[in-house]
Amino acid sequence: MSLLIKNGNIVTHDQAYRADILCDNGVITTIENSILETSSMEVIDAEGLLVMPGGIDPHTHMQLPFMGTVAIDDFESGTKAALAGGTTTIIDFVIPNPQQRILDAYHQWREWAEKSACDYSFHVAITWWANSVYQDMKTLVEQYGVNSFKHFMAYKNAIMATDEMMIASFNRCLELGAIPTVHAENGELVYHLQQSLLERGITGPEAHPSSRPPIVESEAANRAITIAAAIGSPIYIVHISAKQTVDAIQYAQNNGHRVYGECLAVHLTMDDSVYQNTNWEYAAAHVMSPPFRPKVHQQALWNGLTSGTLHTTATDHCAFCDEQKAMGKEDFTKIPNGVSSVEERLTLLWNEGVNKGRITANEFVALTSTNSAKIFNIYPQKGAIQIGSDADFVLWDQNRNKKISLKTQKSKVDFNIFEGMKVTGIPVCTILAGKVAYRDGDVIAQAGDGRYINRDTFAPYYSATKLKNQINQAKAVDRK
Ligand SMILES: NC(=O)NCCC(=O)O
Ligand SMILES: [Zn+2]
Ligand SMILES: [Zn+2]
Repeated sequence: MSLLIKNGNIVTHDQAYRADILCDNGVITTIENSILETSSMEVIDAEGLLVMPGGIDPHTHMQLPFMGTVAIDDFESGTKAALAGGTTTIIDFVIPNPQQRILDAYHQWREWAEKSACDYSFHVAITWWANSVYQDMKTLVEQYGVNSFKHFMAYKNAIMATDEMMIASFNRCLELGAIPTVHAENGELVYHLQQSLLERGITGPEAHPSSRPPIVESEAANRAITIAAAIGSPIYIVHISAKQTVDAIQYAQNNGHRVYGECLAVHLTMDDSVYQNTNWEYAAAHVMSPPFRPKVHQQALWNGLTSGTLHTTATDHCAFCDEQKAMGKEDFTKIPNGVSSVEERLTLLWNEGVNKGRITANEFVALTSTNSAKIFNIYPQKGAIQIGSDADFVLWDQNRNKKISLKTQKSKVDFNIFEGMKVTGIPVCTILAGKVAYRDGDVIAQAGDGRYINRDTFAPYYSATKLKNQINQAKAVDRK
């Protein structure tokens, strides 16, 4: 059956206009002032609503085995929560154990993700280096639609990538037309600071931010940018939380380097006072890396988004229950790192961004959807409202209020870090591939409704990268 969205105000990253949209077989087939409805069409009246491209969350961890446990939201509950929040595509992470074939890990994650209710794709983490990794990266790119590889510069003695590994992997990314991404924190320093805090008897969650101060992040970001710049590769830095990192990225961009930056809805809206709470469970529920920062960093992140230094917003959704967090009761370094927000990202961005005059509605679309689609090369299939684009939409009521609560959330986690927060501007209906997936509090999409999204290599920015590298290539002096 076709789907007709009537009377909506379409908002994309660069336009706002009133029109009807007809969708057939999961894609947009017609956009016109007025489309006549027929009996073969399901009709949605979007009068008074904004019709925007479905959100793309470029950073989630559903069902992640991590720090001795497994994230509580699996690909079904996590993607249903995403749809309830207006997100129609997630890019999750395959994180192989060191020494595990990265191709084997990829197949494992694909199997887990079959029950996704929204569309999904994968970044693959490089957690070790060997000839098989070099070979498998090519297979992943050529046969499985992967065009981004992740490097964790933190998590020493687990999945940390060394400089040597990053140099090898960034080079391989450049050959393959994929984009390297990094979790930027100096893992050696984090480890050192953690041990010294424990030695001083500071074992609670309040020690977490002290073990990961802003300079630990900005040093690593600088180092990753330097490696990428020396190799001539673009780079994407995930979950930037500190002003110093925004400054480092801006400096690199001003010096001609192609650096993309992501920040999280939680870092934009929450500060580090949560770690001082005397209730251990409350403070531990907020342990994630990088940690929440003093308010001055939040403003720097917003400034980074409005100035164009930062490009995307994500969640890093990685949900752990009280019982799981309690694994670190005696030692904060054992508290599983991660918080949940896949359902709240869009409404937080609207409430704190559009409603406070920090960003426009068009910028909201760019930051929640289009820019990710462009960087990870799925634009205009995703992130756009154009003929031929996937019929993924969020229908937005900018005047409707909601109180965020554990009671109404779709995530399985037993704590909501935004409990009681009042927001204005919420998704009332989410459409995935031309079908209503969420409406007025109910997720209609089923496990398995989401499709795997292949992502081609050599995103458009790569043509400039290749040409620049060719022009700047070192040449031998002929001394014959
Ligand atoms: N962010 C976090 O604390 N947990 C998930 C893993 C990661 O992204 O570092
Ligand atoms: Zn991370
Ligand atoms: Zn993450």
